[in-house]
Amino acid sequence: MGQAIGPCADRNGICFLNSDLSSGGDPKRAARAIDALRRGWSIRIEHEGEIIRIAAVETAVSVLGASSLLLSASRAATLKLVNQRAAANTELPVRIAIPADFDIGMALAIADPTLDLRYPLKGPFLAQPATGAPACVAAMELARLAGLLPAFLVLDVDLSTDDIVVPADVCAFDDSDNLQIAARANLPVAANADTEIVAFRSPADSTDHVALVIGKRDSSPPVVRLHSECLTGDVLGSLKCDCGPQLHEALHQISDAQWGILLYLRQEGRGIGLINKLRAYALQDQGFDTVDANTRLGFAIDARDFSVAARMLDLLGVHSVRLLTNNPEKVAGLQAEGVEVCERLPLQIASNPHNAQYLATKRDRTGHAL
Ligand SMILES: Nc1nc2c(ncn2[C@@H]2O[C@H](COP(=O)(O)OP(=O)(O)OP(=O)(O)O)[C@@H](O)[C@H]2O)c(=O)[nH]1
Ligand SMILES: [Zn+2]
Repeated sequence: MGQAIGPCADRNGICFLNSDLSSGGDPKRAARAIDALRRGWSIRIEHEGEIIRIAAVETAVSVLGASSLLLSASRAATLKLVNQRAAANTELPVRIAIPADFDIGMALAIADPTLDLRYPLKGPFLAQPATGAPACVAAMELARLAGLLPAFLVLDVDLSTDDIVVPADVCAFDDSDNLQIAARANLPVAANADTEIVAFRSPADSTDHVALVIGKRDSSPPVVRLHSECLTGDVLGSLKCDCGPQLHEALHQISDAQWGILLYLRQEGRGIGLINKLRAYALQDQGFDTVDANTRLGFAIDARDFSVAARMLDLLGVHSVRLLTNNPEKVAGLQAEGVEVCERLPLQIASNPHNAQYLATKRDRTGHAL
């Protein structure tokens, strides 16, 4: 199976660089940094006394004050940085000196793989010696959380009052420990009128997940489906994936069982967000499969973390489930969080000419039982 290059191969890349970083962070600072990056404002990341000041290439208005570019390891590999192996650990984000006549258009062409066919002649670029790895990995994770391309202008550090963040803040950001039930109400749905919707909120993260509790609860393990959001498939009827039909089939299968729960997880694009997923689609239009498209953008093949699903089930008082999925990572992810998966139930959907390749890639490269 192909693997993403670098710490992005694991969505908790920052935390595995140094396990001390995974506790004690302040999610508020990460939230402010994410907001600033989306608005095109610079932020500072501090680690052990060293500070880097960065702005996202995608939202920056100018390259004024930029001294280098910070790119994901996989983007650096695509750009064929001649000395990457010597100058930097190939697993880590890479800094390159900014080329002559540099402007924001050129920065975007370097940052965005979907523009490679339009601007094929870039470089040669040289990787700079690696420094400040935890801060650089934290920057990559902030880009994912902000739904931005993982590419930054590294700016001169000045006396600015930019928001400051430390890697541990980023680790703390989507921690589901403090998730709570915020609202619940009856919601008759087409598959079953006897359904309740339960909404969850975490003070750390602005994403609201929901559960549909279907049918009459009893003491048997419920049929449970973890469904990750797919705007294009769930709402717009996209034929490129199997999400929409899987969502409806799951609701019917749960309804046919005694009782069950559908968790609708706001993990669009397997955790990279809508805009980056659409960039992955643009790369698929150029011939890359779903796995290589994610990697080429600089993200993990699958950036989801199912601990939030385990916490939702816990809040619903469910500790043992019959899981509707073809994805072994979902089974392992729930079990790792202490949920007993007493049975895996397949969820097979007939393919169409537009998603046959996508389904084959799931089977051949990400281990789905299809
Ligand atoms: N990055 C990316 N995400 C995609 C692509 N196609 C679909 N998705 C996302 O993939 C997710 C599909 O999730 P699920 O159906 O819950 O999970 P699964 O991994 O297919 O596993 P199953 O339980 O077997 O269906 C959704 O978040 C979609 O938005 C793609 O080409 N690229
Ligand atoms: Zn989909």
